[in-house]
Amino acid sequence: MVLTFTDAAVDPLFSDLNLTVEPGEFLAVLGPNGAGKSTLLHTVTGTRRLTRGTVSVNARTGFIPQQRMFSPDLPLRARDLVNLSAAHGVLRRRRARRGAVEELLREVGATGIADRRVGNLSGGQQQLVRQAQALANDPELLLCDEPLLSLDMGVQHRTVDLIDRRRREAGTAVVFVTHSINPVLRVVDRVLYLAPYGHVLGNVSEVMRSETLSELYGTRVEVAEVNDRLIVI
Ligand SMILES: Nc1ncnc2c1ncn2[C@@H]1O[C@H](COP(=O)(O)OP(=O)(O)OP(=O)(O)O)[C@@H](O)[C@H]1O
Repeated sequence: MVLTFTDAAVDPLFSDLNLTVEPGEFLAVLGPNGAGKSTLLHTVTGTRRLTRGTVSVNARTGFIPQQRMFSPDLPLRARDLVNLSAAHGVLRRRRARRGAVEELLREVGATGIADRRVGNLSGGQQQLVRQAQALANDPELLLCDEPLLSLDMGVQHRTVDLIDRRRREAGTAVVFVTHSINPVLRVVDRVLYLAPYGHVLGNVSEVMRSETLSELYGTRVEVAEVNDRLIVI
């Protein structure tokens, strides 16, 4: 296993969370605004504490944070930031492998913006730089906090393909916070749904059901399937 939560709780957001993520697994985390999806990821990175229980991480971890713009004054190009991540920060004499930065930027489709200052890039372009940074240390566990925000449909599709390929080829486990299941429906193994009246964990057909979500929201919720897409009403 790469990640295990045991009887984990962050009051008042979630409690009694028991979850093991295996190498190569794709777990989607869904739920309404403020349910605690980002908080869950932050307990893995160590920036938030659990109120109870334990979280155990046994993997090199990459993190694509929720959309946060770089300062327009940051005097760094896209390639500089990715280079710092590939060299594990600013430790003396650490250098990224030759060609590694180019490879990473090419992998995420950001070759054309390598020499631009990050603060001047568009929101979507900055998001691609974040992707390249997260992949730079060859993660065994990839935490993604709404990584599709600001990306157009084509780039969303390519991003999901990229992450899916990595977990298939390199066995990278993926915990993917998203507001909509649809962009990842074709790749997801399990869903963790966090909601006001508890959480549920299972495969898509177990979790994305009217009865299950109605219980979690404490009110009638309908899940409808339209043209292979799931719509929660
Ligand atoms: N460091 C913190 N300390 C205390 N409370 C926090 C902290 N960070 C976030 N919160 C609160 O915890 C709750 C859950 O926030 P979180 O960002 O985890 O939700 P989310 O499910 O990711 O929501 P969204 O879909 O809107 O991004 C919110 O009410 C938020 O204000």
